[in-house]
Amino acid sequence: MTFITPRHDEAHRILGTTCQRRFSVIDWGVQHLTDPEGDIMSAPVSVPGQAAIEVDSISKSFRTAGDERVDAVRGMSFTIRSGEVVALLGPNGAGKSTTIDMILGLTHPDSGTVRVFDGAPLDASRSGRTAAVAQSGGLLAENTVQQTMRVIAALHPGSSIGSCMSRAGITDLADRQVSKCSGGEQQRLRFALALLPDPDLLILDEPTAGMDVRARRDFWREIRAEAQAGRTILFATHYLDEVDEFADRVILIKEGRVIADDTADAIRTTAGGCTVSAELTPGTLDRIGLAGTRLLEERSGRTYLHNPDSDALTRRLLELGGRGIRVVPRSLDDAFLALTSTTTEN
Ligand SMILES: Nc1ncnc2c1ncn2[C@@H]1O[C@H](COP(=O)(O)OP(=O)(O)OP(=O)(O)O)[C@@H](O)[C@H]1O
Repeated sequence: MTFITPRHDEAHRILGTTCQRRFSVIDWGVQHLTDPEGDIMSAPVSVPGQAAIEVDSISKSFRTAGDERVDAVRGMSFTIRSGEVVALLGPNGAGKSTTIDMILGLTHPDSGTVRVFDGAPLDASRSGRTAAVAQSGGLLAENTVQQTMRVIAALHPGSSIGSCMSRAGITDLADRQVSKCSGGEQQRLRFALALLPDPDLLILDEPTAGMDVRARRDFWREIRAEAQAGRTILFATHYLDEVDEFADRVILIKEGRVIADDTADAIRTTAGGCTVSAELTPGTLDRIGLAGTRLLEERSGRTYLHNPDSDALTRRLLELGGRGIRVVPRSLDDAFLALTSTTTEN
C-alpha cells in the first residue's frame, strides 16, 4: 500500500502501530507501507456499477486543545459506484478531509460504517486497490523524480514506472530534483506514485492545488483517461469549474452533512433561478422579509442574493430603493454559495 499524505502522524499512528506485524513503514516523509515480503495482493478487477465506497451514517468528533468538541462529520451517508468520478465539495471545515481519512482507513468513525470494495477501508488500501494523492507533503526534496518513482515502484512488483510517469505527464521531468519541481509538477509526481499499485480507487485531495490552467487541464485529461479505464475517482476540490467539467456527480457537504448529492447540472437546477444583485443602503437586508431569500455575498458595494422566485426578489429590492439591480442566471459557483449560505431571516 502506498500512502502519500501530509497527515504523517495519523498514518504512522494507525498503520505503524496497529499493523506492525504485517507492514513496514519506510518513513521519509511519504508513508510507504507494504508487507515485509513485498507481497502486494493482486487487485480484483472492479465491476462497473458495483459499490466501491459505501458510507453509512458516519459521524466523527474531535476534541480541541481547549477540550471543546468539534463535530466534523455528522451522520453522512453516500455510495460511490465503480467507475464513477465524484467530487466532494464543501466550504473550508465542512468535513471533506475527515471523510476522506475515514475512507482511507486513516481514522475511524465514532459511529456508522465505511466499506470500500465491500471490505474494511484499510484492507482496500493494503491490497493496493485504493491509492491517495494529498495536496502537499510527502516527497523527499533531494531525490530526482525518477529516483522517487523507483523507490516506490520497488514496493509494487510488476509496476511500470514508464507508463505511470507518462500517464502523469512527467516523463520529461525524470532527472529533475524534486526540490526544483514546481508545486504542480510535484503534484503530478504524487499522481504518478499513486498509479504505481494500479489502484481501482483513486482518492485525490485538492489534486490541482498549485497548478496553472494548462497543467490543470492536462491533469484532468489524464484523470478522465484513468476513469475511462474503469478506475473510481473521488476528489475534493475548491475549483468549481473542475467539478462542473470533470465530475459525474457532486457530493456537496456543509458542517459535516451531505446537503446535495447529484450531477452538477441537477444541483444548479435545484438551487435554481437567478442571482439578483443590487446596491443597497445599510439596513435594507434586514427589511427584505421575503421567505427563502439567501445572502450569497457582499462585494464591491453590491449585495448578491438568491430567492427561488427571482421576480419577487427583484420587485422587493426595487420597493426598498435598491439601485443598479442585475438579474443573472446562476453558475455552479452561485448554486454552491446559495446552498452553503444562510437565509436573510437567520
Ligand atoms: N484532529 C483534529 N482535531 C480537532 N479538530 C479537527 C481535527 N481534524 C479536523 N478538525 C476539525 O473538523 C472540522 C472538519 O475538518 P476537515 O479538515 O475535515 O474539513 P475540510 O472540509 O477538509 O476543510 P478544508 O477545505 O479547509 O480542508 C473542522 O472544524 C476542523 O477544524
